Formats: sequence, structure tokens, C-alpha cells
Amino acid sequence: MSVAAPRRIRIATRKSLLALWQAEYVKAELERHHPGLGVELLPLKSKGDKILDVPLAKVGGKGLFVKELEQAMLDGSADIAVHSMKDVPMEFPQGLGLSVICEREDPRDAFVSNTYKTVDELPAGAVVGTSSLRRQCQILAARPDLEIKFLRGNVQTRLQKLDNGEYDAIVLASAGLLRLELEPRIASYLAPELSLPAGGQGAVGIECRSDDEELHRLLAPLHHASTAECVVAERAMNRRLEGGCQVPIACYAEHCEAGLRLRGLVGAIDGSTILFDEVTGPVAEANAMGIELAERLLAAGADKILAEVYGRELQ
Ligand SMILES: NCc1[nH]cc(CCC(=O)O)c1CC(=O)O
Repeated sequence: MSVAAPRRIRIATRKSLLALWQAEYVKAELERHHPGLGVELLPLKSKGDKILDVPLAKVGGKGLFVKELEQAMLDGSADIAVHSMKDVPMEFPQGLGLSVICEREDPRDAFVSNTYKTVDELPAGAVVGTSSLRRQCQILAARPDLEIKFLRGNVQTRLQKLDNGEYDAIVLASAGLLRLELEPRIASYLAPELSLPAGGQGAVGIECRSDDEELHRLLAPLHHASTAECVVAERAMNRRLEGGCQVPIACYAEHCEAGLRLRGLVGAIDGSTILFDEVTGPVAEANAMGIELAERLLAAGADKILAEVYGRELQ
């Protein structure tokens, strides 16, 4: 009689400290729920990590941070990939899909500066570092007198550039700073009214081969239903607008009395126009709410703004 070898789970991950933190988190959660399960990390380099001198919107192609990880699952060298949900494209390659979405960390953007506490305190002409068109358009809409300066790289690189004096302040996802125990670096949190987050920001998702039933079962306890409900609404809006975290689109869902409140915006990259709208509805309608909000924004002129950003018309 043969006994099946105990299952081992190999996690494909990017090599940045934040990606490794997220992969280690999933490893620890899997081991906590399934004592004796063998879990190991397979760190890989992604295209988004290699090309650091160009704004993400110009590197081209979606899924810059996930392609290599998906290839590893398709060729069988890894079983799961752990992603920041805001970097995950809307469509998955044949045979792969999202299995679970874990509990969300703080979704807000963080204002980081060694001199100033808030955006309001920044003097005219101050230099703010970000390469996110979403952050750029919202900051410029609130403060057209500020200068936005290109800033890419992983969290540590960005903080180093701030400390080198290249910027008066920078804006990052608070989730990354909190996970890496860099909370003291956060001067203040940007309210969603000032900087609406990217869809999926702060949430970690786990992708695997769609037909791996045993794995889905092992991953199930890591699923966080209320986070997933919000992310479904946000991703539905992004899918309709054909965008993610590389374009001037923001969306943020939270639970409210009616079920879900979903806020979204599309901005001209110079901040001269911000199209904002919001919808509320029952949780079961999360996907439809995202589409509805996208349609409203398109009707209000988002189609023209995005056609310019994408260099083509939206379908
Ligand atoms: N696009 C890069 C990226 N992807 C996820 C995070 C932060 C963590 C998260 O949102 O879960 C970041 C860095 C940032 O935007 O500052």
C-alpha cells in the first residue's frame, strides 16, 4: 500500500521586501491552518522590478509584476503566487485564477516627509515624489501649486530618495509601510477625499491553477469575505475602464448600512479635471455596482481622458 507524499506548496513571489513579507505571511497562515504542511518560497524577478527608470504607464502591457510568477505556475515550478491586488490584471491566463483574497491592510495612501506633516503644510512649489498618475492627478487637483517629480522603485528605494533630499514629500501606499514596520515614517494618512486609493490597494490575493482542487481547499481559510466583496466592486470598475494602478483611475469600496459604498474617479493627469462619482447598493450587487460606476464616469467624460492616456479609444 502506498501513501501519498504529503503536499508541498511552493509560493512564487517577487523579491522586494514587501513581496517577501506578503509571501511569508501567506506561508505562516497556511502553516497555522494546516500544521505539518510544507510551504516554501520561490523568489523571482519581475519585469516591473527590472525597469525602474520609466513611468509604469509607459513600460507597456499590464501585469508587469505578475507575468513571471504566472509562468512559474503554468510550467509547474510553483503552486501559488501572492500578489498585491492592485497590481493584478483583470484577466488571467488560461488555467490560472484568483483563489482567495486575504484581509485588507489600511487602504489609504500615506504622506511621508521629514519636514511637513500634511499636504496642507507644503509651501507653494514644494516637490512631491510619486510616479502614480492616480496620485499625481489628485494631488495637483487639490494643490496645483505643487510640483510632482518622478519616483519609482520599491518602498525602501523611495524612502532613501526622500532622505537624500530629492523631494519635500512622497506619497506611498500605507499598507506597504505598515507591513514593513515603517509606520513611524508616515507623517499623515491621506483621506479618501484627498487621495482615493487604487482598486485593490492594501489587499493581498492568491493566484493558483484553477483545477487544483486540493489547493483551493487548503487556501480557503485565508479568504476574507468582506475584503473580497470590496475588491470585487473595485475590480469591476477597473475592468470596465480597462485600467488598474498604472492610470489616473481610483476606486475604493467600503461597507455601509446599505451594503457597499463604492467611490470612483478618473482624472486628467495635470489635475485640471477630476470626474468623481459614487454608488451604494447591496453586497450581492458588488460587480454590477462597479460596472455602473464606470459607465457613469465614462458618460461624464472619462472616455476622453482615458483615450488620451491609453493612446486609443475605449471599447
Ligand atoms: N504598485 C506598487 C505597489 N503595489 C502594492 C503596493 C503597496 C501595498 C498594497 O497596496 O498592498 C505598492 C507600492 C505603493 O503603491 O506605494
